[in-house]
Amino acid sequence: MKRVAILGPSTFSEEATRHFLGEDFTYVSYKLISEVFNATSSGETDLGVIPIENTLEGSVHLHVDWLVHEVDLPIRAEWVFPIDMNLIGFASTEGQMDDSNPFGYIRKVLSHHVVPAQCSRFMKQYLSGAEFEQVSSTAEGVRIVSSLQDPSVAAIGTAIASTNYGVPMLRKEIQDHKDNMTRFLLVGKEASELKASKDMKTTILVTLPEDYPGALHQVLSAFAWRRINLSKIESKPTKKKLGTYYFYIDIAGSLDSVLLPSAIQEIEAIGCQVRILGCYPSYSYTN
Ligand SMILES: O=C(O)C(=O)C[C@]1(C(=O)O)C=C[C@@H](O)C=C1
Repeated sequence: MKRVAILGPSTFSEEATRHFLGEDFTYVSYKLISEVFNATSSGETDLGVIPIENTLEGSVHLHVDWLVHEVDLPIRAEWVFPIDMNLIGFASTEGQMDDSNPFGYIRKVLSHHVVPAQCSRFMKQYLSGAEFEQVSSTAEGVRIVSSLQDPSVAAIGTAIASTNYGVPMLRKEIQDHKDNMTRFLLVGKEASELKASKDMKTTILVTLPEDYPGALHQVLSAFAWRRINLSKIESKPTKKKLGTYYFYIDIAGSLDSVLLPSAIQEIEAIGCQVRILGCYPSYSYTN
């Protein structure tokens, strides 16, 4: 069975991956996302799962940076998964006595760094007196809360972490939007057999030539006149020289099509450097 590195256990990454890949894989949990990348890169695992973007928070920049700068791991698939955030901790009699805020006794909240942006309304209303402390995953926060057994420290994470670590769920579904979704990437050196998808995507990185006014316009028009749809374009610092950027571009379409390779050739011809991060099937969420 193929080995798949995930941030885990009891994380959203694990929930999302089990839902998507099923039980025909061996899941190997790592505490840090850097360990997920390194395990996949060194061959300790065949594949790795990376949360890359969230409806409310946008790109997870740290993970994009790893994908672009630290490893050479092609993207093999992407899928989206609904994310229901839950407040997990121990109840306190102090909370039962406070009508204005049942969670006013919580002084510290532990979770992954992307979480406050996904639960900002709830946190503003009920947890404004609590300090937020970033930990390596949502499940790690729940694990720490379980070991402390202190009602003043709570976590935000998955329902499965609440069950597995024996810490009660204080409030379900505290995310700002009920349609909160995270996009996950499957990365790995070797292609894998996956279920078929009618949607293919290609992700490229484009570095513009220096001193070429209008280069970005030319890049966009190479796609536009071929009616190739770009689903995302983000500029990121190259990290080599201040003020220099590359563009991270998600394209709806496959490199096997006639038009996309010619669009890429056209932008290379004006002096752009193009790196292909992957051409892969894209899956929307199905129950
Ligand atoms: O900490 C977790 O539970 C994760 O799987 C990581 C992660 C992320 O990095 O975006 C995954 C999905 C949610 O958006 C929140 C956190």
